[in-house]
Amino acid sequence: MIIAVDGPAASGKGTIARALARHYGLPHLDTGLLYRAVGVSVERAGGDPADPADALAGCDFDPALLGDPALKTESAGRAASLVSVHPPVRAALLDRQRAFAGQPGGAVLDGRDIGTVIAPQADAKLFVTASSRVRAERRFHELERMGADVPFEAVMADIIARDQRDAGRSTAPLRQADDADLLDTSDLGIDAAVQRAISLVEARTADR
Ligand SMILES: Nc1ncnc2c1ncn2[C@@H]1O[C@H](COP(=O)(O)OP(=O)(O)OP(=O)(O)O)[C@@H](O)[C@H]1O
Ligand SMILES: Nc1ccn([C@@H]2O[C@H](COP(=O)(O)O)[C@@H](O)[C@H]2O)c(=O)n1
Repeated sequence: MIIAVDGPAASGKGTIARALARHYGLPHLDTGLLYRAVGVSVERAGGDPADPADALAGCDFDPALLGDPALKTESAGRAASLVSVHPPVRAALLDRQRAFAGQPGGAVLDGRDIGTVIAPQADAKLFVTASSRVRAERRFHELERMGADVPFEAVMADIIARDQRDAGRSTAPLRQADDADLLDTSDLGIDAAVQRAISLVEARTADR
């Protein structure tokens, strides 16, 4: 079974994808980490994530980078969203994601274009969202827990800028697939959101 989980930044899609993977005993891939690794690798090489050639060179990153805590920072997220607009970067990361989705038994992948581009054949697709204020609050508290001192207004501005860039790009923009179920977590705690996600997957896969 392939489960595609898409949605905007800090909507809770990673939390839900990990919980679904545990529930169904499937491997999970956070595809945002791949774009974050490209962005960080460009910046560490002194390049500009907005430059197409620099961004493409960053796709040749050391796989060990995927475990680097630096990928979790807001600046890595921003660099990821800058490199991700370049079609050659998306093409360079495509096979790896499709191979993960296509492994025997299936997988859970979360990102922005899983249900639309990476695995349009997925058995269940969730589009996880929440209001921009709720998402900014979640990200703000997450950063606080990590010890980062970032003003709430800056976090909110970053969420809005990321939404606009991710939804506005011409290749594989963030959007709900036509056959995806919408899951708005604005008023749901983690446990309730996960339960709702499992119910939606069950409803989609009941007759398979
Ligand atoms: N339903 C929820 N209620 C409250 N907090 C939540 C909920 N879902 C997730 N969170 C918290 O919000 C933060 C962001 O969640 P998560 O990392 O799952 O989002 P995401 O959409 O994968 O983010 P990104 O793709 O931008 O990395 C985390 O601190 C997580 O624990
Ligand atoms: N399938 C994807 C996943 C991510 N991106 C881009 O990477 C940025 C960081 O993603 P997070 O999920 O870790 O927040 C994101 O803002 C996107 O620009 C993508 O394009 N496609």
